[in-house]
Amino acid sequence: MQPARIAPRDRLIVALDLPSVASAEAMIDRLGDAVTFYKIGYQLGYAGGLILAKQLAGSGKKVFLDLKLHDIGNTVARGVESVAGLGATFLTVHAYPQTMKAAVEARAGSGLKILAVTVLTSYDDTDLHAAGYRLNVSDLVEARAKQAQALGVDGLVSSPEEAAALRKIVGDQMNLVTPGIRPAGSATGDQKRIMTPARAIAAGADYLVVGRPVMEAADPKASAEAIHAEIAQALA
Ligand SMILES: O=c1ccn([C@@H]2O[C@H](COP(=O)(O)O)[C@@H](O)[C@H]2O)c(=O)[nH]1
Repeated sequence: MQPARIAPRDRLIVALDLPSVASAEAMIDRLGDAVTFYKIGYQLGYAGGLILAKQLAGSGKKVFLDLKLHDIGNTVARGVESVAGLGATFLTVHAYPQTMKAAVEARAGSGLKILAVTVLTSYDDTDLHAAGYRLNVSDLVEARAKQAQALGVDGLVSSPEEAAALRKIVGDQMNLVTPGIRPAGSATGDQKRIMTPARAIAAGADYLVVGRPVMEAADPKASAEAIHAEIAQALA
C-alpha cells in the first residue's frame, strides 16, 4: 500500500554522511532542489550537524535525525525533548520497549515523529545469532514492529526486504523508512539486506534512505534525479 499523502520527491531521504558542516553545506548546494529531505547521523551530528539540522529545517528542507537513541528511559525522554526543538521531522531510537515508550511520551505535542530501528540493514541472521539473539532477522523485525505499533511509535526503520511483511502487520498507519537502498550496479558496501529503489517502493516502503550511492557519485545531483525517476516509475 502506498499512502498518497507523501509527495513523491519527499520519498528520497539523502544521508549527509560527511565529516563537516562545510562539506555538508557544499553538498546541499550541489544537490539544490533535487533533494527535499536530508538525514543527519553520527558522523555529521557529532561534527556540528545538529545546528545545521535546525538551519536546514528553518530553510524549508525536511530533516531526519538518525541518532538511534538507546538508554534508560529518563535519559531518552530528556534527549527527545531537546531534539524536539530542532524542527526535525524524524528521530530514530532503537526498538527496545523502554526506549520506545520513553521517546513516544516525550515527543507528545511536538511535530517530531519517532522511528524505531528494528534490525540494522547491515545485519543478517548470522550476525544476529553472533549477537546472542535466537530469532532470525525477519522474525525479530516483525516482533519489534508489533511492539512499536502497540507503544504508539510513528514509524519503523527496516530493510526494504521486510517492507511487504511489515505493511501487512502495521497497515498504512506507520511510516516505513528503508535504508539498504542500492540502485542497480552500485556497490553494496557493508549493507547486507538491500533492494533497488523501484523494488523498495513496490514492496511498500514510504521513504528510501540513500547515502553513498549519492554522496560518492561523480554527479550527486544526477544520481538523486535517477533515483527520483525510479521512484516515479514504481509509483505510476
Ligand atoms: O538499519 C539501518 C539504519 C540506518 N542506516 C543508515 O542509513 C544510511 C545508509 O547509507 P548508505 O551509504 O546508503 O549505505 C547510513 O547513514 C546508515 O547509518 C542504515 O544503513 N541501516
